[in-house]
Amino acid sequence: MQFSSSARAADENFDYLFKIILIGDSNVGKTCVVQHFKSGVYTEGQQNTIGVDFTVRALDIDGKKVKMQVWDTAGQERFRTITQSYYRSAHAAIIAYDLTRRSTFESVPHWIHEIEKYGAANLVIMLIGNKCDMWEERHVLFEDACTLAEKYGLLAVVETSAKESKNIDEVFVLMARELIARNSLHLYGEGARSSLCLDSRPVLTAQVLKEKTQCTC
Ligand SMILES: Nc1nc2c(ncn2[C@@H]2O[C@H](COP(=O)(O)OP(=O)(O)OP(=O)(O)O)[C@@H](O)[C@H]2O)c(=O)[nH]1
Ligand SMILES: [Mg+2]
Repeated sequence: MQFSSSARAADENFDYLFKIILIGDSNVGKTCVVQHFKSGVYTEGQQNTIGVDFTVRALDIDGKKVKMQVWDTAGQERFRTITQSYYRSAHAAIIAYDLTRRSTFESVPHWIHEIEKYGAANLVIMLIGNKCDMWEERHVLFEDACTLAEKYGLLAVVETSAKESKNIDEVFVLMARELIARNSLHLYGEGARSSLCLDSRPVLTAQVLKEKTQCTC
């Protein structure tokens, strides 16, 4: 698959427009992650999303202006038919789980199947394990998430915290870089690549990101 004309933006205000759908079980922190990405704030006791919310933020990636349009979907079952209708026109999907709740990680294969069913072929998929500030209550090992990402050919695993501002921008920058690379090189359809794994340790994150940059050059 190659990008539709919307990815190569005709609008002179930006070079690329990417549509990202954010999915995952209810209460894993999807809305908090998006709010942090948009405005750097974290609100305790966030309301559950009803249907789909829409957020846009422009990123500067190597001098290119990239508009990231993020669809924050409701995790609750009763909104499933609404959210499914947004998969088709997305360029990429981010699946979020709560690393303190094992059941939300066990749902990840279900979310991947939803993407396969309703999304375009070869959608870029990234996995995020949110709430890494609650490391004492961790119920999902980072290594298990990496194994799952490799199994399904996902782009990356990133552990995040909307509460403590960990790795939020990194998630979207990484995704933007990957989408630009695939768009430029028409890499869709070349098969699964090995997954990139970012946990919540800042030093490792920096090293891995550097490696990733070298890999895509
Ligand atoms: N400790 C901690 N709590 C978080 C974090 N992110 C979100 N939360 C809390 O988790 C709860 C759920 O967050 P939401 O962002 O509403 O979750 P959601 O995935 O959007 O839920 P739905 O809209 O129902 O799908 C809220 O009480 C947040 O305050 C985080 O990084 N750390
Ligand atoms: Mg929400």
